[in-house]
Amino acid sequence: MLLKKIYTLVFIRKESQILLGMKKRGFGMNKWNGFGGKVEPNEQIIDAAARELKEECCLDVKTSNLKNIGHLEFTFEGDSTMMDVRVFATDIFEGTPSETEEMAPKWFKHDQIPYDDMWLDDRLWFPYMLKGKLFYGRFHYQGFDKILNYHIEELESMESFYAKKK
Ligand SMILES: COc1nc(N)nc2c1ncn2[C@H]1C[C@H](O)[C@@H](COP(=O)(O)OP(=O)(O)OP(=O)(O)O)O1
Repeated sequence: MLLKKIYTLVFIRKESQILLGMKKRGFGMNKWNGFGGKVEPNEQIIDAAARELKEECCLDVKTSNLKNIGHLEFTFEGDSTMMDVRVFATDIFEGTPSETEEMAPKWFKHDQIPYDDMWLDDRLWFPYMLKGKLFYGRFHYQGFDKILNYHIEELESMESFYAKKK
């Protein structure tokens, strides 16, 4: 029986660039990623997405401008927790990305994504995101550097995906 923990992951886009952050501590340290983290008890997922973005790179977004673009599930061999990650994107934000204790942000062109310094799964599902497609992916890791198996698919709509999941 898997214990599910819900996380957020937010990507800020500007023309043909995407904002990534170098994680400075904790889970995923020394990897580039979007901005996000755990959803707190009694917190709406969308509120957690905006909160983590602000905490990690000082940008403000209205939750109404965050679009749910994907759903990712990560499991790790020998660990009974499943990370259930809700992925959001927006190109409407306020502020200037700034380094915090957790993340150092940097803009990347779409053809210069630093996959070698990211989670292995990213190179499998980023192409969906960069093409503006909705996606679902699940990945089963052995340790942090090997994917034992995975499934990824394009979705028609997030609403119908979550309706079927219930
Ligand atoms: C395993 O593959 C992953 N790939 C990608 N791209 N992103 C992942 C993967 N596994 C987790 N993530 C994301 C999900 C979250 O956005 C973060 C992890 O959140 P974190 O553990 O940093 O959560 P916080 O609440 O910020 O943690 P603190 O307790 O340290 O504040 O990575």
